[in-house]
Amino acid sequence: MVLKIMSSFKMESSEINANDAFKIGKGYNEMLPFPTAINENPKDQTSKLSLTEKLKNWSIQGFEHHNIRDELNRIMSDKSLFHGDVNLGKEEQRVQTLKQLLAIAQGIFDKGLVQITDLREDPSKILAMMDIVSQFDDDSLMTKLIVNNFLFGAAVFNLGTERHHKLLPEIQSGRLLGCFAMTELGHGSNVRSLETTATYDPKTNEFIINTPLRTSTKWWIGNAGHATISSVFARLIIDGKDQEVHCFLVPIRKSNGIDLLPGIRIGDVGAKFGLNGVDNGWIQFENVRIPATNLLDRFGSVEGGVYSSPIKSPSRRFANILAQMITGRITISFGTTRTLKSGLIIATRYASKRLQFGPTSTGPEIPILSYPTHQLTIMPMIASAYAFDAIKVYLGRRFQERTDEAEIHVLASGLKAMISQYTTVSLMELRRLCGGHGYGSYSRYGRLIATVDVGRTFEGDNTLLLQQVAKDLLTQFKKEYSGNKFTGTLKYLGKNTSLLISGMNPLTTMRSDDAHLLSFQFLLDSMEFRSSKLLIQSAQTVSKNYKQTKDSFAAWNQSLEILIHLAKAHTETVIVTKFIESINKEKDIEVRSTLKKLCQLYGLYIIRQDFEFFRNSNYLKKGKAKAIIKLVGQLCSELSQNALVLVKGFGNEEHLMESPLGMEDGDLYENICKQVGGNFTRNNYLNSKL
Ligand SMILES: Cc1cc2nc3c(=O)[nH]c(=O)nc-3n(C[C@H](O)[C@H](O)[C@H](O)COP(=O)(O)OP(=O)(O)OC[C@H]3O[C@@H](n4cnc5c(N)ncnc54)[C@H](O)[C@@H]3O)c2cc1C
Repeated sequence: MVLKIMSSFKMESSEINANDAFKIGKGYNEMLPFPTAINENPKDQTSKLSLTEKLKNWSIQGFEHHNIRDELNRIMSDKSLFHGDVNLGKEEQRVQTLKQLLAIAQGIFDKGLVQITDLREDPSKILAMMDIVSQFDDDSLMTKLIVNNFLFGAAVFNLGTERHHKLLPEIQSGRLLGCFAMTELGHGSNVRSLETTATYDPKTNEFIINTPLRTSTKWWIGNAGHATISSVFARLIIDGKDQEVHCFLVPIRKSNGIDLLPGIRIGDVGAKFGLNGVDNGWIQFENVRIPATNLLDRFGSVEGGVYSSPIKSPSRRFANILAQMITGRITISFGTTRTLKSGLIIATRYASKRLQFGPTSTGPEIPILSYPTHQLTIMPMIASAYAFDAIKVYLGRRFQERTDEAEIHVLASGLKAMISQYTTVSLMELRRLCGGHGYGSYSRYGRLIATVDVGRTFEGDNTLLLQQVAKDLLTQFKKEYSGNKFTGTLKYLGKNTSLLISGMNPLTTMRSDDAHLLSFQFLLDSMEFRSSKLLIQSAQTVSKNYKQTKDSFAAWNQSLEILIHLAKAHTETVIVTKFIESINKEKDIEVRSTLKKLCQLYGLYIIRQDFEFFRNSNYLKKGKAKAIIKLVGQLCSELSQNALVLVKGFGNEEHLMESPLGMEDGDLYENICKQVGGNFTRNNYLNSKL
């Protein structure tokens, strides 16, 4: 095993030679409890490389667009502009990110490779583009691109009508930089309670935009330092009546991009944990007049001084407005999976090169990847990254087809919440697996963690997104309950009703043989049972709390714990289901057998993480739980033998890795020293002492 890990890496002559490695490998192999490889017929390194190619192709099905990827790689290989210099100050970073955005605007959008209109025409092009951009060391670029093109640009495209669409070529080319001003100092998640006002003036056919209170100040607004125009979410007031929140185009700077327009105040919200290349700011409006045509009027318009909307219910209208902004959420799931992969590549390559301790105090040491504690941490994460790929491919396809907006909404919300949370926690662990080297800025973990952490908050706070998933499931449950015929997302409930009533067969709860536990059927049954039970329990809990409180808001809040559990369980059920479907469809035997093991590990690991539920529900007897723990360990050990191949199969672009711990050449210590280099700069204190 050690040989396999090490032979994929270039040897360092100063430490150990290939013969020594072989000796270590042989010696350690004898200690390994489960020395089997993924491939039934282990082949040489060349065939493994082709496996990585095949895995890479599998993970981007439906959004390949090699022309877009190649062009982006060409643009981003200019290291004078696209480099992750950790020593740049905030202002320099912001200028650099702007230049990077403009390079992509000109190289990709101006050439017509991707368009904002692809949001509807061909979203797979946008996903392919983001799949490369999200691998760049500094996610400020990805965030700024999303803000300009897929929040501001998407607002113009999705909330506006034809007269607004003529701005799209200017926006995507970077000639018209815009920001997306939704959040306020006093309100983030509760967008329906925003306070900024847009009051209609019938005399001039204009709206007057105002920030009535300090708490109404637009806050966190990305691109606020560079934008000349903003899509502002404000309450539409007409004839003294509040028609609730709509979106307006409000110019904020003169065309020179520097001077503010009258009535506009803008400031910097300052340095952040990460993403310091993004110019997040605050904006206030004082009697700023805009033509009535600047209302993005797809869902509500003012003609001849009269307000009208194709959607009568204000809450449904508002939900429709927000639903249009789903692209950001989807790209976060895609981008965050890439971040998880970057973290995994670094930790795995590092762990295969880092030697600590050995069987004897004087003899050779072994790679830290050989330790079961390491394997138990890394391998379920690698399996998760592949599971996320499977569901991403499915989500991408559904987003492309757009046949069931409700399903896309639930899936995109659940996945964004689950993947960003999982990745944030995982990266902390991966950093720890790299020891002190992980803590150095040069490891890249600091930047990865800071980036992914905010993904839990923006584009919808995770707890609120999971509540939306739970709410949708309960609504569907209520609708289909009377007919006892569950369809679509809730099909699994139909299969489980008798089980939930009569309870589990005691023989099944005890069955602990490998064939049973490793079968896809067991994994699916477990996931579906858990979701079904939690759905019914959630409905009962909300109903019981309502009976007690007679207040639906209070009843919902008192049920939050189980509702969040339900949303997570449901999302994991969909992930496992789609992962299995994808594997069953896979024709290549090598890919299928590799993914099968990863899926077994992913499924069993989820069950292991939620033992409390499964044991309390009498789904698993003690012996079965113990057998699962043992199998998880075995799978981790087996899969770790091919860990380097598996992370190479992620298909991350090597030229965007930017961490000396995770470079493919394996010159670990030389790369670290090269990157750190230099001497201490003498500071004033030292100078004064000398
Ligand atoms: C770096 C960065 C960039 C951003 N860029 C932009 C931008 O360009 N444009 C823009 O408009 N906005 C932007 N935002 C704002 C972002 O969208 C909001 O921060 C986000 O929507 C969350 O809102 P909040 O910060 O007000 O959190 P809150 O809504 O105040 O949430 C705080 C906490 O309370 C919890 N909570 C709130 N309500 C409930 C509830 N009902 N049930 C249970 N728990 C609850 C949340 O889970 C969370 O843990 C950005 C934010 C950041 C950090």
